[in-house]
Amino acid sequence: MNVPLPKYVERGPIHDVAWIPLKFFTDPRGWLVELFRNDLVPPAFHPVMAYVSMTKPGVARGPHEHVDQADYFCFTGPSTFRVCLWDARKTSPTFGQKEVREVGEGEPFALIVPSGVVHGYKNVGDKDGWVFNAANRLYAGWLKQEPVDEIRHEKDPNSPYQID
Ligand SMILES: Cc1cn([C@H]2C[C@H](O)[C@@H](COP(=O)(O)OP(=O)(O)O[C@H]3O[C@H](C)C(=O)[C@H](O)[C@H]3O)O2)c(=O)[nH]c1=O
Repeated sequence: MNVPLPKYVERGPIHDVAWIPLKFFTDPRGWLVELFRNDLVPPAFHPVMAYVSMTKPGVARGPHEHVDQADYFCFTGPSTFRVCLWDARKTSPTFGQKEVREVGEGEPFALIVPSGVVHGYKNVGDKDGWVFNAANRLYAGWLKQEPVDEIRHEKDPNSPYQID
């Protein structure tokens, strides 16, 4: 990454993957958590769109990879997600490495996933789980008129990328 990041931002094992701890500010009214800040995320990963998805308990999404897009996931709960990452970039210093981490409720983190890093997650909790994503490319391009930048490994039964 081309900007210095604070020490509390946790880097990979996978090159250019970053985990940003999210802090909940709780008071009698409830809580507030910052999801994204320009000063914490290198400009190449600044988002152009955002969405939130709900995944049922025991269900996985992915593994996918993007050719050009980077994802900026936030796991804030509800529920806990097991996140699996594989470095599929042949020119990367960490090509072939895998990382698995459980985040979400009780362990809230944002996660930068660069293009070429295969990623997927499973709701390993017992309730409907939410994941926020702020990607640095528009899904299906401007006004959804372009092909989706996504290689969907979950459709390949012989894929080396399996979410356990
Ligand atoms: C991502 C996206 C999807 N959609 C529509 C397309 C489908 O009709 C529906 C579900 O999308 P999809 O099947 O692509 O979602 P997943 O395969 O579960 O992918 C999700 O989980 C994996 C792990 C990820 O990395 C994706 O970013 C994340 O969205 O929402 C949109 O309209 N806009 C969007 O930005």
